[in-house]
Amino acid sequence: MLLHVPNVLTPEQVAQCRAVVDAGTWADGSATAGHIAAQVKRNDQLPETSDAARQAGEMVRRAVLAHPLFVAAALPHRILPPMFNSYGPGQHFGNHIDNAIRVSPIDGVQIRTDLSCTVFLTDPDAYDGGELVVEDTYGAHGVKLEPGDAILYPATSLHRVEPVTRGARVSSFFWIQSMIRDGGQRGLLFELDTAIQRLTIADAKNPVITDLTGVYHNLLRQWSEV
Ligand SMILES: O=C(O)CCC(=O)C(=O)O
Ligand SMILES: [Fe+2]
Repeated sequence: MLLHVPNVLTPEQVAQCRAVVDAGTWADGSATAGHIAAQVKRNDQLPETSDAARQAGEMVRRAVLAHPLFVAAALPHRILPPMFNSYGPGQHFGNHIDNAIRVSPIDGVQIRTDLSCTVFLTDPDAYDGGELVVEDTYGAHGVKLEPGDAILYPATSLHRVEPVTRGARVSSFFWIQSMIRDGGQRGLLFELDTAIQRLTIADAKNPVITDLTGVYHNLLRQWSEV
């Protein structure tokens, strides 16, 4: 599932994040790619253990974990510390699939990458190109969002960042290990959760809400790994 998560960061938080990352020391992004992806990766990144990445990454981590839509869709178990990339004119990241297992630079814990997330930190008018293109069975989807908005997509997907031809695209990106490994099961839980939320808004006293919420939790109990 490809999900647009709006307003992960407020405009003030985007400005704060940008102030921190723009003042950081950027490095060649190919250092953190697997050797296949490194051949098609041309960007800059903040080193993941730099003060700037840690400070801004913590803001992003807190914001996504406080966002009900993100939590409902991702059902996060572990999150890798958010990283930051920048694509200027001529830079791009060709087609690739992200590594399945990554090691947290904070505590060395191995994290299975079930979901990938990009939080956009640049006004779309400030750059040309730079779409994140995610392929699924319905075709290729180009994504370019307002600053503060995020896209959540299965880490199993083939994806790329199109070349930037003007300006610079700065974003945060990170991976999530979900409590629900299987994307189909995770999608069903998200649909059930969304339906329960809609019923609650339409008819808060409906006793069926209790039954459906019970079914949700019992499925979560059966399928989750924590
Ligand atoms: O910048 C993005 O939107 C995605 C970056 C990416 O695909 C990666 O770093 O693996
Ligand atoms: Fe990627």
